[in-house]
Amino acid sequence: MAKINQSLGEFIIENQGEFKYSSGELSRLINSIRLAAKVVNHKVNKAGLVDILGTAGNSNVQGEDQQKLDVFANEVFINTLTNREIVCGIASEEEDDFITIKGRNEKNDNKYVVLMDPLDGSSNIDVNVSVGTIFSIFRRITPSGTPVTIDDFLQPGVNQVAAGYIVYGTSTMIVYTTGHGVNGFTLNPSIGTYYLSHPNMKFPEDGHIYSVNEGNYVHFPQGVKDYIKYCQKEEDDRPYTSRYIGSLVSDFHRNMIKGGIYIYPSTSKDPKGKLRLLYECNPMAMIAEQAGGKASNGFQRILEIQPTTLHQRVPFFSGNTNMVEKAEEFMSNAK
Ligand SMILES: O=P(O)(O)OC[C@H]1O[C@](O)(COP(=O)(O)O)[C@@H](O)[C@@H]1O
Ligand SMILES: [Mg+2]
Ligand SMILES: [Mg+2]
Repeated sequence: MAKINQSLGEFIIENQGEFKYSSGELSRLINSIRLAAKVVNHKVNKAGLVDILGTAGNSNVQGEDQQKLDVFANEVFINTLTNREIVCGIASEEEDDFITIKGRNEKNDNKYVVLMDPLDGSSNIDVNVSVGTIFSIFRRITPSGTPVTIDDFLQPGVNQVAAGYIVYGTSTMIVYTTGHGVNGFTLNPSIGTYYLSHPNMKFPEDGHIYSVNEGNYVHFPQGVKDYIKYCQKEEDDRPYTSRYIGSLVSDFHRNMIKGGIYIYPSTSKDPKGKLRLLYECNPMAMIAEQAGGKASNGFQRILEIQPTTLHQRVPFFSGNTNMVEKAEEFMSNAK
């Protein structure tokens, strides 16, 4: 764990946990994400003081108004990943198509692709509520030395070599997995280092929080309506507590610490759901499973869904295994 080096008065952070299992290149890639997160964190913390609030005046491929912080975070992560010479391609919520990175020697021989939601929880930016960043990392599947193709990005979530999120909250944390458990690091902004504050994160045995935007209740599928009524019924360990922050990263992170289920179902407004499979649901699903939880679309394991398009949306149920399975039961019974 951390050791205090009296002469430097600094924490010497031993990168335990994640680096034991990841290759040098993957470690360097994750380090570049940690660096970019520090830059975004610096801006998020000043959002009210510098001109970073409000909309950027254009919309993204999703048809959503891009917030200035969406655009800023997108640029920081793309520039950092490009300059670090480790990725051969990047896909982002804020980019219509994927970006090909040739590499310094123009040989297209970098090994990894990154898919990301550079700023998650955009509706919370202007109201000073926590937001996040989500990332997903795959090894390319097309031949090295050739430009990446869409196939490198449309891989099922089970192929991810790493996945994680940053939550810019009361503290800034980066939480990620390389397939051998989940580790959480808290940023010490005064010296710019990350401290392994949450080693080997696991969902608690049980959860008593359900997190869903109940304002959409009338538009929910019957199975979700039935599950919400189940959560609210006075019986056994219920009623559960309802908590909804409105940023996936924050709602998911709270559930990992306290136990709970997060649901963004299909609605009549968003028949496929709102969350994107490739750079929101897949990475969060890998973390959920690595932390002993579960993630599905209400019927099928998220990580086994074969993607068809870069920005496709899926319904998303994730959290404590027993809670997700109970919700799936209501979904199946309502079919
Ligand atoms: O406001 P709604 O419809 O409840 O949606 C909230 C969800 O939308 C999101 O903000 C979508 O993510 P982006 O902000 O990255 O577009 C999630 O973070 C959040 O869980
Ligand atoms: Mg998002
Ligand atoms: Mg976003």
